[in-house]
Amino acid sequence: MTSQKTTLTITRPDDWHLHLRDGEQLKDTVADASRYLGRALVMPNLLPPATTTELALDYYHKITAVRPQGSQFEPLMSLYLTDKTDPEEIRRAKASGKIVACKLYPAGATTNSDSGVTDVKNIYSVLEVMQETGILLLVHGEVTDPSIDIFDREKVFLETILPDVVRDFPTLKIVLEHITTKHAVKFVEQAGDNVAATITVHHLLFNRNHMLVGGIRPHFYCLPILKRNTHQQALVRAATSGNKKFFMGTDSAPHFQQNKETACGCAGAYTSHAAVELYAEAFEDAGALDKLEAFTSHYGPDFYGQPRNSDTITLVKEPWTVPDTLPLGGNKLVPIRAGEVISWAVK
Ligand SMILES: NC(=O)N[C@@H](CC(=O)O)C(=O)O
Ligand SMILES: [Zn+2]
Ligand SMILES: [Zn+2]
Repeated sequence: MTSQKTTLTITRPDDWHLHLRDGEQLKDTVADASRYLGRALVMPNLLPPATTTELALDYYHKITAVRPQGSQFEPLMSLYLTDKTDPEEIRRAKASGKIVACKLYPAGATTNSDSGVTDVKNIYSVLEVMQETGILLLVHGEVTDPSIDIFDREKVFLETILPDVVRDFPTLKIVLEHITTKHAVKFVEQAGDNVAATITVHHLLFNRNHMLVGGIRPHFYCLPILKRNTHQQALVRAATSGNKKFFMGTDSAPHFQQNKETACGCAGAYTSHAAVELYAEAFEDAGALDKLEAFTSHYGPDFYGQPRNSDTITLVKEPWTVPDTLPLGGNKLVPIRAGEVISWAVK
């Protein structure tokens, strides 16, 4: 009989890609995020988006105001890049001490990306200052050309857009967010040490069959869209390989139940209720539980040039059932694995 681990103590994790939204939703999303995360890199795709230091700092204070008592959860902020971002804004962002990254959304690529960048050349002067000041570039890596198949949009972005940026800004730190393909794994592996990637837990656990076979399941619909199983396997290999370029970023993205379960449902999957618990399952399935801690808790802060958290959390093998819905700003969301059992819990 093989010995099965039943407890696992790891350095406190950080989530390097998280949507907390704002308004009434914040208290619910922050409650989940602050259960055990040390830090989270908070995405700026609000309505209106957090395009300036002032807006991002205002958002920071709204988040910390609803942090549960005693929580040490620390939000790290990002700016939303547009065609009109002023390079001087980057210096203000850096000086704030709270903003560590800027987010490139190709205009129209995903949820709340309408004010995004229409041509990466439009932000070259901004990238110049980011490179100089050490602000990271986070990339939603998909093209928006309507003629490109949705399953190919990440691959084509890596072929046509990202190589120029990597070449023209050789010391800019770049995180390719929520990668979904073997092409992205290869791109990141072959790039210099200034290029890394986040991998979500839903892209490790699921492929497009989970979304489309036996009925269409809108809660699996997110962007970049789930790909075929061979890509899923490449992501699992990368996440569990011990390569420091791949680390945790859940892309947990809450949407109201009625906005997902509709004729034109929006993109985003919610995993913040069980993020590390689900990563533990994915790593255990791959026989790589020993690689979990570095992925959730070491490589992210290392890449961002931040200290690793100094305390720990403990996972226990205690199956629990995910509620069918969770509260979201007086409304409801349907989390990933709703009504199903998760085998790991965080003590
Ligand atoms: N991933 C998603 O499908 N949705 C995200 C946006 C994003 O991260 O692309 C959201 O904000 O809902
Ligand atoms: Zn995205
Ligand atoms: Zn996201």
